Amino acid sequence: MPDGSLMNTRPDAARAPSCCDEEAGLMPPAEARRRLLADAVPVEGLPVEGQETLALADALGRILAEAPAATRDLPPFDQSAMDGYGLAEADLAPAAAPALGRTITAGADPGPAIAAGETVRLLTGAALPEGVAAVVMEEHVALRAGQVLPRRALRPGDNIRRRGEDVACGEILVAPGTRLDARHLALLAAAGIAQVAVRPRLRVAVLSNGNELGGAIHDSNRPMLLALLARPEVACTDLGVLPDDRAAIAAALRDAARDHDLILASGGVCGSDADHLPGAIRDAGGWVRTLRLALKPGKPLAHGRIGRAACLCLPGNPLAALVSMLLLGRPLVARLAGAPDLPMVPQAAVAGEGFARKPGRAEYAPARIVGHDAAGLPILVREGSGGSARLKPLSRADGLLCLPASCTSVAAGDAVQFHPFATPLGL
Ligand SMILES: Nc1nc2c(c(=O)[nH]1)N[C@H]1C(S)=C(S)[C@@H](COP(=O)(O)OP(=O)(O)OC[C@H]3O[C@@H](n4cnc5c(N)ncnc54)[C@H](O)[C@@H]3O)O[C@H]1N2
Ligand code: MOO
Repeated sequence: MPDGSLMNTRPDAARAPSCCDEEAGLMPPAEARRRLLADAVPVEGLPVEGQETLALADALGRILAEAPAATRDLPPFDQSAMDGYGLAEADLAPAAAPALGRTITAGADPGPAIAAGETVRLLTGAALPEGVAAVVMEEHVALRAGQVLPRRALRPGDNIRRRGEDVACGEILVAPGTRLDARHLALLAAAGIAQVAVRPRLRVAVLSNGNELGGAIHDSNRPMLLALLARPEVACTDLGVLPDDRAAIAAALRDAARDHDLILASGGVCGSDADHLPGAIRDAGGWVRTLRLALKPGKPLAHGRIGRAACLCLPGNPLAALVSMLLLGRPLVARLAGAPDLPMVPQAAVAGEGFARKPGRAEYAPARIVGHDAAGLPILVREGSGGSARLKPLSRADGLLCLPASCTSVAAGDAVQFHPFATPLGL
């Protein structure tokens, strides 16, 4: 969330009007997030039901349920870290000229021990025979008449990977609750772990609400939300579009609550005559809390529960649905799935344009990178005019410019905060 730490509130901020009446009493997004997560059944407290055992190849992105322990040391034996020559301790002195013996490749039996005055050629990863105290890299020796003449002094252990120096047998390899990515799969594979126990997928039912959808207005929120939820630890059910009919919505919610952990809706939360979702949650036997957030876009929001299923109702305007999903929906999904939260940590950026704004709500605006300043920070301009019903600016943006609620104006060159859509490493 923007906290203003990087944002230059303009010097005239003190003279600017404070939040207008319409904005009074709005809840800061961080507080809404805290409440949402507090109401989510703490994952730690849940029995690990329906835990699955998967082959490593199928476990990418899943949340580890049980801690696998190493059944062997890694590396499993002392080995050479370089292509070079293995020297006995007595031959580490500068004038040594041991006789060259056999070659040991990676995967080969190391054979008998070497004695003082003997050396073996070792390829990277080759197991060391007894007696090798250090390995000299091949580019650091001269070869003469069957002898190896190291050109630099060596210390015992140089260029040797010791058995167990990476992982000791019995050590926990990956903590439960970890989202398994490429790094963890590599470690588990190296340790000879072929299967892992993972948490069950979080079952999420996604629906849209509004009589206009499917007529002149196409539903854009559902494909967007389903795409945001297309993650290995989540299994989505698409409930389609529900009409503005409270009884029909309540019936669908009651049904969905039986076999889902989360019901995610958009539209129909604002509180007008045609906004039926909160009432339908109550009719379905659940409880619901409607919130008005100090967030632009994303002011209306409702959350609650029907039986064991959490309910989150996002605003209907598509940009508002996206911002609310990123700020509040994703942490909730992570909490319910037993996954680590993916904190939204903003990057430092520079405003490429000046503008005034009404304070009172933290703002997330689609923005494009138009260059970089001397320090390498991205220079941003807003894309589009800020309407939360508009999707084209969003599709052309590089990320979201975020402004704290207190900000009244921005000048070109001001420090600002930015959430890029593309993450650099993407593990
Ligand atoms: N008198 C007030 N009116 C509105 C307020 C307000 O405070 N007072 N808030 C505005 C804000 S901010 C938002 S956001 C919207 C949210 O309203 P709802 O969540 O109840 O959403 P709807 O009224 O159903 O729809 C709003 C808008 O979004 C379109 N929409 C809805 N669902 C979809 C979808 N799945 N795909 C594409 N577009 C969708 C819908 O057609 C409306 O145009 O309320 C403002 N009004
Ligand atoms: O905040 Mo509404 O959520 O601006 O579109």
